[in-house]
Amino acid sequence: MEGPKIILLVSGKRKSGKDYICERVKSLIGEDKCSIIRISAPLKRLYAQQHNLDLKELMSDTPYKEKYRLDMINWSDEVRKENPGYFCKAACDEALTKPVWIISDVRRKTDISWFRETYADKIKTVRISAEDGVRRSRGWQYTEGVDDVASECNLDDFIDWDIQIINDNEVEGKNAVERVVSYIELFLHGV
Ligand SMILES: Nc1ncnc2c1ncn2[C@@H]1O[C@H](COP(=O)(O)OP(=O)(O)OP(=O)(O)O)[C@@H](O)[C@H]1O
Repeated sequence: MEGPKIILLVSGKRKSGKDYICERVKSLIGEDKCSIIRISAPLKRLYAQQHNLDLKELMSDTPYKEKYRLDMINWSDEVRKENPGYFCKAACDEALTKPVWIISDVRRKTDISWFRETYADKIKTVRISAEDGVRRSRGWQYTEGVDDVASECNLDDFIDWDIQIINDNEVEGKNAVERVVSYIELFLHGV
């Protein structure tokens, strides 16, 4: 089977609703046609392997993950210094071939550059935002060393988004999902 026809690169602050939006888009497009891919999956797996840690705990939202977060960020920065697209490539290499890929955790300009260099005009960028108060109501708490570092802020000044979404409530979320699905369908099938 040939490779993906369209690849959405989704970015947004913590608790802006990336998983929420991506999962709903996927279920409307259909499991058979759409995969959600996380760059953090191979990153965490490789980190766990190299440091002899429990991957399941590392993937979850637990104090275990928090304990290793900073070290994992530093380790992944070292890997990226050598090869900026390393984790992006690893995530794509293990993904199922489907017409639509949604990369749900794009965090850096170097991620976007790698995808554009590799997949050219199949790449579409999506930025999701939500008010800080809304993010707080979803469980976000500003944390030094997490919210003020490159992995959270590197795309704050990126402006070249194909789709920008405000996701402050259910109605906006629903509208955004419909917009993204129409965009994908148009790209796949034309008018
Ligand atoms: N439009 C919406 N309407 C109702 N609930 C929402 C909406 N968007 C997100 N949520 C809820 O807010 C919470 C956080 O959303 P989600 O996990 O998708 O955020 P995220 O950006 O993926 O977070 P993180 O960066 O921490 O992984 C979830 O409980 C989700 O169900």
